[in-house]
Formats: sequence, C-alpha cells, structure tokens
Amino acid sequence: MKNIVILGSTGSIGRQALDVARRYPDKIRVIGLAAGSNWSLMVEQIGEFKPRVVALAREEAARELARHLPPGERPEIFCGSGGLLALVNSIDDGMVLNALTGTAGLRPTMAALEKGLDVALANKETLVAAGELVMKLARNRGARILPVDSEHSAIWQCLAGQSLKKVEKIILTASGGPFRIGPPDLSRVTVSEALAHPNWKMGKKITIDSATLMNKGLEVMEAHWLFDMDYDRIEVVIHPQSIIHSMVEFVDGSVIAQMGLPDMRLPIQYALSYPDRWPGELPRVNWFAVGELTFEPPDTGRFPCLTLAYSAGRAGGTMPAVLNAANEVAVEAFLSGEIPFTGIYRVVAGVMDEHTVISRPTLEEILAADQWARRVAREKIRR
Ligand SMILES: NC(=O)C1=CN([C@@H]2O[C@H](COP(=O)(O)OP(=O)(O)OC[C@H]3O[C@@H](n4cnc5c(N)ncnc54)[C@H](OP(=O)(O)O)[C@@H]3O)[C@@H](O)[C@H]2O)C=CC1
Ligand SMILES: CC(=O)[C@@H](O)[C@H](O)COP(=O)(O)O
Ligand SMILES: [Mn+2]
Repeated sequence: MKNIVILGSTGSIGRQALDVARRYPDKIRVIGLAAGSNWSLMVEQIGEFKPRVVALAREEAARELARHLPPGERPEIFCGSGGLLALVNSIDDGMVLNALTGTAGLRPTMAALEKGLDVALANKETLVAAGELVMKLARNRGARILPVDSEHSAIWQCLAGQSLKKVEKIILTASGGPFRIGPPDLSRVTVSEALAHPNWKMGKKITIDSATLMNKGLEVMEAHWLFDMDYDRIEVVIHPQSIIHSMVEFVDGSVIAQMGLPDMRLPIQYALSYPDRWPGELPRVNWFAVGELTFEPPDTGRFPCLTLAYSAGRAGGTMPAVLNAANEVAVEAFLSGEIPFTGIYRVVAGVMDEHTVISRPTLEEILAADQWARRVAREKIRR
C-alpha cells in the first residue's frame, strides 16, 4: 500500500490522480489533499478518500471547508499561504504528488524532498525555476523525483534499463496546439479558441502554454534537469496525433518511443506504481482508428516562445525563473482580455531583455527574481 499526498487535488491532474486512486483501493491510500480555494470539491474528496490532513491556501475557503464537513469527517485542516508547507511537513510516511500550477509548486516540492519524501512531479515550473537546486536537494536527501508530465514519463520509460551515457538525444513531441494549421496572424485569436486544445483536456494555464508552444519550452528545461541533458541534445518535433509521447535516440541510431492514448491517468499511474506496472482498464490504442503518425518541425516564426525558452535555459541562472514568472503573468493577462495572444511573447521577451542573470542562484535569489519579473511584466501589461 502506498500513502499519497496530492497537492492540487481539485485541478485537472489532481482529479485524474484521484481517479487512479479510486481504481486501486488496495494499492493507494490517499492521506493528504491540498488545493487553493475550491472547498466544495474538497468536501466531496474528503468524503470519498478520508485523508488524515488537508490544506486550502485561501483562509476563507478553509473556513467554509471546516463549516461544511460532516461531524464524523475531521481531517486536520491547514490553511493560508503557509498551509501547504505545514501539511507537507506533517507527513512522514508517503509520497507527494505535486499537481499545483506555477511557481506555487516550488516550495512544497522542496519541503517534501527536504524530508526525504519521493515526489511525483507534474508541476514542471518547479524544475524550470529552480532545477539545479531541486535536483541537488533530491540527490542529497536520497529522494526520488518521478516524472508525471507525459513527455518526461515517456522518456523515463524509454530509458528503463539504459544508460544515460548511451543517449544521443531526447526527442520531445508536441501536439502543435490549436493554432498549428492557422490562422497565419495570431494577434486576433480569442481566449476560447486558444483554450480548445486538440488532444488534451487540461487546466487553463498549461492549455494556453500549449497554444503558444511555451509549454514545450518549459518541458525542454524540465527534460534538461530530469535527464541531465544539454540543450543541444533536446529536440522538439510536432506530432499532431499525441500518440507518441516522446522518444529517445541512442548512440547507435536506435530510437525508442513510448506510445499510448492522450490520457494523463497513465503517466500518473506509472509514477505511483513505479517500479511496478498495475494491470488496468484504461482505454487502449486502436491503431486502425489512429491511422497515421505524422511529424513536422516547429514553426518558431509563429511560435517564438519556444526559442525564448531555449535561450532562457541556455542563459541559465535566474533567467528560466524570470521567463516562467513573466509567462504566468502574461497568460493571466491574456485570459482576462488585457493583452492579445501575441502579447504573451512580447511581455515575456521584454522582461527577459531587462533581466541581469544571477548565476548559481540561491532559492531566495530565485524567488526574488520571480517577484521582480512579475512586477515588470505587470508594468508592461499596464502600459
Ligand atoms: N493538466 C494536465 O493534463 C497536465 C498538467 N501538467 C502540469 O501539472 C500542473 C497542474 O496542472 P493542471 O492540473 O492542469 O492545473 P489546474 O489549474 O487544473 O489545477 C491546479 C491545482 O492547483 C491548485 N492551486 C493553484 N494555485 C495554488 C496555490 N497558490 N496554493 C494552493 N493550491 C493551488 C488549484 O486549486 P483550486 O482548484 O482550489 O484553485 C488546483 O487544485 C501544472 O504545472 C501543469 O503544467 C503537466 C502535464 C499535463
Ligand atoms: C499532457 C501533457 O503532458 C501536456 O504537457 C501536453 O503535452 C500538452 O500538449 P502540447 O504537446 O500541445 O504542449
Ligand atoms: Mn507535457
């Protein structure tokens, strides 16, 4: 039996993780749940999974949660900005699935690793902002980071039993998002068009990142840290069917790909079952329905965020944290109608231009760079 704490349990990954837990009651015990403000869904989740501890970041929401729990269901409730950390710090005997969005995931990941807990990581922003510190902490504490992001789960599975020394390159696949074919001018696309991902149903932030290809850029940095791979050896290939989730090319030219339907429950489950594989009923690929698998180079003219992410990764130090923070602010501004879709790139590029990189930054320097980037991004959006 594995004890699991799910950070972000009310979100897309969190809810799918609970579906995995629901399917394997004899293998997974949910001992902790955390989210931002969605207390009503949390009430239902507590009723079904009976965790020992829960946290909600918004104090008002935590009060509502406490008011609406039936008398027999009283997990310990943490709340406020420090609530998630307090929850993680209260755990001694479990694995943490981090399915939070954005930089909010960084400190809880570090708190879990600090305690020597394994982390199943969906929150890619953790590695983008502070990959070097996080990987070092995991090594020092003997804790594992188990990839949940579909591409990184794929690479991890392709590498099973192989030495990283024998890898020539990693090939990250990308769907191309909703604007792969058109329109040529992206400045007028609407929020609902940008949220219409062709293959995956995900939270809003990552869906917009998929549409700009920033998601793939963040994933390039995530792969750099998870698999200790130079940026020159991480290639992005557009694969519109999202059946191949990524590939590894070895020094002898052989390529191993991991395939499956676009269903996040599979990579989530693999991270939870590892090193085992649990037999199950998730839908299977029908090869005749898939028909063909196609590949294209990314169009970095229309999707310049991908190039921006490579350059932030290569610059290193605080630059990836700055890109990530500016992108979070810009995506919010696009979603609320303040800037056009193409404004996301302009804001992020503008903030990066003004940043002086600090190399080998401490956590405090990374968090300060994050705050600086958010402020400068907001100023640019106001203007
Ligand atoms: N969705 C997907 O298929 C995939 C997602 N990922 C990555 O997984 C992560 C989660 O994505 P996704 O599930 O789509 O996101 P969602 O927006 O659907 O869910 C985010 C979750 O985090 C909680 N949350 C957000 N901010 C805070 C905060 N400050 N404090 C506490 N809780 C917070 C939300 O709570 P509340 O509901 O109360 O607001 C919610 O439970 C992201 O890093 C994303 O890039 C990676 C691969 C695929
Ligand atoms: C499911 C998942 O891992 C997402 O990160 C997905 O890859 C997004 O699709 P894109 O390939 O369009 O970015
Ligand atoms: Mn992904």
